[in-house]
Amino acid sequence: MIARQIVIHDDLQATAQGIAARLITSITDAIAARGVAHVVVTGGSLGIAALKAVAANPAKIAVDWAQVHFWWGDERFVEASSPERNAGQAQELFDSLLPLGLELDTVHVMGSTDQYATAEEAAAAYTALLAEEAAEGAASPAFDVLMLGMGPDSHIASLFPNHTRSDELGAIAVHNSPKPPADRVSLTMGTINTAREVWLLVAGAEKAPALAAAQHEVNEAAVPASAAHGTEATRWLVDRAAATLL
Ligand SMILES: O=C1O[C@H](COP(=O)(O)O)[C@@H](O)[C@H](O)[C@H]1O
Repeated sequence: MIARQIVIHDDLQATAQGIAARLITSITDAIAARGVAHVVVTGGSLGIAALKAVAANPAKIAVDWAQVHFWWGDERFVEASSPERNAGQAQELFDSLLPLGLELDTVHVMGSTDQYATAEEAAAAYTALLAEEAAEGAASPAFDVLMLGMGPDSHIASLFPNHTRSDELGAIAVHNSPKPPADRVSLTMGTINTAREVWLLVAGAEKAPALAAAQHEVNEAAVPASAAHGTEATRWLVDRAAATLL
């Protein structure tokens, strides 16, 4: 049975702090159990605030960061130096963990326009990287925690309502994204749903209707967030403003 939980915090900052504390504990537990932790991080307002909260949390010294792999749920297919890049916005966290053992070759960033001519090529390269780090017969590593921000339209990663879908495992190219920039790379829903725990991070009153719709019924096409789940647990980590319609 998959545990399903909704945790409501006071505001975005409190939610970010709660996620950071939970993430540090989950990574510590994963390393104790399996010797390694695979974590998928997300961009977005709360996703980046949560990563900054990890960087600022003194308990981060309790983690053996040399055993941690970071992956991305999605990325904007633009220049590596663009402020639009999720990876660039999270650099503060990775920099703060380097003195604590994190190795840059276990921070698996999705490709940019500096490296690949098309988003398809960048997606194919990420799919291959996921397979390289996977156990035999699997398409991706066993993610311990996979975090997803959610947009007011209920999109997660770069999977938008009634937009690009794929039944394949791995990463796909997304074009004509309703939210700029237009070209992106995203994990597929099938890959997202292989994670042990999926955490959906939601803050802000403008997201209240989408949060309520995602709890109502599973409808992957119209409400992508409703279809994301972990194999062991699905946690909605939200603030009070987003929770007003629950
Ligand atoms: O474009 C994206 O948007 C979502 C949500 O962003 P938010 O600012 O509304 O929280 C994010 O999770 C995703 O990674 C990003 O590429």
